[in-house]
Amino acid sequence: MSQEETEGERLAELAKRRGYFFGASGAYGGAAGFYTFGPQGASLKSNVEDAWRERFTVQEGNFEVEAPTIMPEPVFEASGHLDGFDDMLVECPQCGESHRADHLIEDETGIEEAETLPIPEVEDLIEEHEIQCPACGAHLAGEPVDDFNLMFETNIGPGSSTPGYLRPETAQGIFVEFPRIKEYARNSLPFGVTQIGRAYRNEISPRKSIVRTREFTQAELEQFVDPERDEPDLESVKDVEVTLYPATEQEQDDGGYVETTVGAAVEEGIVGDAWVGYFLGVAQEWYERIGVDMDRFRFRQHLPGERAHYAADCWDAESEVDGDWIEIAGFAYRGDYDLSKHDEYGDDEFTIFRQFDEPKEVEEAVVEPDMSVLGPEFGGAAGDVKAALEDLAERDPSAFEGDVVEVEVDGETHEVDADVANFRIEERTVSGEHITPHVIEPSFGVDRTVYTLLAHAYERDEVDGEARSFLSLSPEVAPTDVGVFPLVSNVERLVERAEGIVDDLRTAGFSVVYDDSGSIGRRYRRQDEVGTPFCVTVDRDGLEGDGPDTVTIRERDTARQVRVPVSDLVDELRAVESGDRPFDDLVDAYELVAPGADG
Ligand SMILES: Nc1ncnc2c1ncn2[C@@H]1O[C@H](COP(=O)(O)OP(=O)(O)OP(=O)(O)O)[C@@H](O)[C@H]1O
Repeated sequence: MSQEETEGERLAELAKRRGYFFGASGAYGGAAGFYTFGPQGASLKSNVEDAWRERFTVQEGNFEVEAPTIMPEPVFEASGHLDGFDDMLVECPQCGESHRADHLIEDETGIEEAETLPIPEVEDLIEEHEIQCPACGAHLAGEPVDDFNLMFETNIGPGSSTPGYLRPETAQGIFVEFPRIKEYARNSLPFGVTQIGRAYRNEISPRKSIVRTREFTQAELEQFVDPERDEPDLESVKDVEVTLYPATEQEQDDGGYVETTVGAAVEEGIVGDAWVGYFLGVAQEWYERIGVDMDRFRFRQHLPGERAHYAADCWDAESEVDGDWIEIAGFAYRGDYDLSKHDEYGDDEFTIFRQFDEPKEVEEAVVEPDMSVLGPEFGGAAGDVKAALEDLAERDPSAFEGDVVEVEVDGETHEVDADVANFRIEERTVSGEHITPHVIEPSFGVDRTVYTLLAHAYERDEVDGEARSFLSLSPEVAPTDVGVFPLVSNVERLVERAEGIVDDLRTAGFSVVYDDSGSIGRRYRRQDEVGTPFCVTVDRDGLEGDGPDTVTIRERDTARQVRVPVSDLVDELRAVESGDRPFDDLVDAYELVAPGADG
C-alpha cells in the first residue's frame, strides 16, 4: 500500500510545480534555508502583506516605517541580541551535521518546549535517550551542546573595523528610531508603529520548507503605551471567540484548552494584559478573514522559561499543519525593556513627556556655591567640587544640615562651609514628567502565514466524476483574481472578446490570467489548483443570443457557473470578490448554466 503523502510533502510538491515557492539558487546547489517565491507565491505573499497593512497599520491608525536590514553592533549590544539570541547547537561527531539540540529532544522524547531546559539537562537527555544524528545515525551522547548566536554578522564599509548585523527581527529598526518617530506622533501616547520587512536568522537547522528559513519576512507592530493611563479599545473585540492554551494548563500537562471570548479572558486574568488581549482579538479576526482554518488555530501562552529575554508575557498564535502546531505570530508584552536599553546605551531620549492633570508644586534642592571662595580654595578641582555639591543636594539634602558639608571628588573628601555651599529648598511648579513607554508587540511571520494558508486551503473533491484538487484561498489573498478564457482558441471573435474583457478587468484593478490552451476543463483545473476564485468564459452562446452579449462566471469552490451580461461583469465580479455579494445571489439573479460541473 502506498503511503499517503503528508500535508507538507503535498504542499512542497504543489508549491514547486505551480510556482508558489522553491529552494533558491538551485543552479548552484542552493543553500539551506533560502527560498524564492515564484509568481503565484510572490503574489499571495504580497496580498497577505497588504491585508496585514490594511488591518494593523491603516485601521489602527498607526505609522509605517521602513528601516535598514543591517544595523551597527551597538544596537544589538543594547537590545540584548548579541548576548542572548542563542539556540542550542549539537554537532554530529561523524558527519559534522549541525542540529538544534532542543528539537532533537522534542522529536525523540515528546518533551515540549525543550528550549526552556538548561544545557546540562539537555546533554543528559541526549545520553539517556540515546539520541542519534538524524542525518547519519551516529550516537550524539557525550557531544557538547553549545549556545549558538543566530545573527548573521557582516562588516560595514571596507576593512573589518565596523561590525554590523543583519537584523534578526524588524522590531529594533522601530525602537532605535523612537526619538524621531515620537515627534510624528506629537509626543503623545499611545501610538503604534509598524514595519513589514526581511529578518535574518542563521538557523541551526532550517526545516519544513518555508516554516524555518534563514531569511524571512516579518510584519511587526510596536504599540507604545503609557502603562498607567492608556487602555485599548477592548470593547471592539470583547466578543471575539478564541481558543487559549494558558501556561498553567500546559504545566499541569492536562492539555486543557480554554474556549472563551477575549473580553472574558482579560476579565478573568487568563490573559494578563488588556493590550495583549486586544491584539489577540484583532489577530483572530484577521486570520479568519484571510482564510486560516479556525479549527486548526489557537493561542498558546509561553512557559516562563520559554520567553525571549525581553518579554514579560507572551502568547503565540499557532496553526496546525500535519498534526504539528507551528508558531505563526507572537504577542509579547515587552514592558519598557527595549526603550530603557536604548536610552541607556544610545545618545538620544527614548522617553515621552507625560503631562500631569494639574501642574504640581514640587520642592527642589538648590545649591549655588560661592565660586569666589571655592576657586582659591580648590584650584582646578573647584568645578568638580561644585558638581559634587549639586549631586549631593539632589541625592541627600540632609547632608547640608550641619555647618560643614563633606563631598568626595576623585576619592578625596573635601569640606565646604555650609554658608559657601549656599544650599536652599525652592518651590517649583512642574507640568509633567518623563516616562519610558511600555511596548506591546504583535509580531507576525508572513512566510509561515503563507504556508498555513496554502495548507488549510488545500481541498479535494469530484467534479463531473473526476477527482480534482483545489486551493480554496480567500479572494483577498488569492494570487490571481480572475481567469479569462475563450471557450475555444480558433474562433477569432471569442478570442477578441476575451482579450477585451481582460483589458477591462485589468483597468478595473483585477489581477487577471488569460488562458486559451488546452481543453476548458484543464484550464479550470489549472486555476483551481492555484486558487483563482473566479473564471470567466466567453462562448458562442454568449455572443449569438438575441439579447445583450453574455459570458459565464464560474465559482472555484462549487464549480457552479452563471451566465451574466458582459455589461454587468465588472460590477458583479467586484461584488463577489469583495464578499459584498455571495455567489448564491448571482445564482438567484442569473441563469445557472452549470450546477457544480464544468460541462
Ligand atoms: N526562521 C524563521 N523562518 C520563518 N519565520 C520565522 C522564523 N523565525 C521566526 N519567524 C516568524 O517570526 C515570528 C516572530 O518571531 P519570534 O522571535 O517570536 O519567533 P521565535 O519564537 O524565535 O520562533 P521559533 O521559536 O519558531 O524559532 C514568528 O512567529 C514566526 O512567524
